[in-house]
Amino acid sequence: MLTVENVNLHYGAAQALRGVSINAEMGKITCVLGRNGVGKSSLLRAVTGQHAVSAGTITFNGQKLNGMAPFNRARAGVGYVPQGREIFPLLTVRENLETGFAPLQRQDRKIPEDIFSLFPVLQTMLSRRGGDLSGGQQQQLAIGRAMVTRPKILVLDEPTEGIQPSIIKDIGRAIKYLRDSTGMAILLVEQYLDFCRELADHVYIMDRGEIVHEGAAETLDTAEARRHLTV
Ligand SMILES: Nc1ncnc2c1ncn2[C@@H]1O[C@H](COP(=O)(O)OP(=O)(O)OP(=O)(O)O)[C@@H](O)[C@H]1O
Repeated sequence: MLTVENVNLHYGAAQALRGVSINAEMGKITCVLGRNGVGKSSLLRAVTGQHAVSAGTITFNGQKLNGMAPFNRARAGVGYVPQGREIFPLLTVRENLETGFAPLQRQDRKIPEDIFSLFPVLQTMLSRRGGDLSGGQQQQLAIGRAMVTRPKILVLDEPTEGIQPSIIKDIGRAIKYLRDSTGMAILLVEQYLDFCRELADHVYIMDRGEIVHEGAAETLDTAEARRHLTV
């Protein structure tokens, strides 16, 4: 389980996270909902080590992550699908996937076949450059690249952003498959309430750097969620 406890995060004098506490259980999909600028990406940066926290603790399966470099968090099993996907545009699809080999031992440096069962388009486009893919295909590639690292927790930053509905469905199916087939924990942040409600086991709502609501997905108070999601 990932445990985030009382985390504060600052950009200079500006505080982006205020005493944030969440859990993401193994074998479950945990979704943090919130509108633009409330601190969702900052929370994921704290988890993945892209930005240091100013207070609080983050542990994964008993191992303290605070102070660990992002590379070592990847080794500890934290897979990251960043906002905007961050595909290498001049590398091929295969090369983009192979960048996920970095935290692995030599004998584990293989591309898992289930990436291509989940996202067949990646197989047909293995020799194409990342920059030639559509936004939705790049999102699939970014998830595939994170899967290459054999994560124990997959952290996704707004996987539906700017993506057409048919591919959003494929991505939702892939995320559920990963939960069910591997038992990994999945933590995703989103603005898209319906996607979150359909997919998540547990939901948190964030507003202005704080968690303001939490509950099981099936008991989520939709009106309350919408209130926090509209400006
Ligand atoms: N590098 C940075 N330097 C200064 N302030 C930042 C930086 N990154 C984010 N912020 C500020 O921190 C707050 C939280 O931003 P964050 O990106 O975490 O929000 P978000 O909920 O992920 O929004 P979005 O959906 O737009 O990504 C915002 O007020 C933002 O302007």
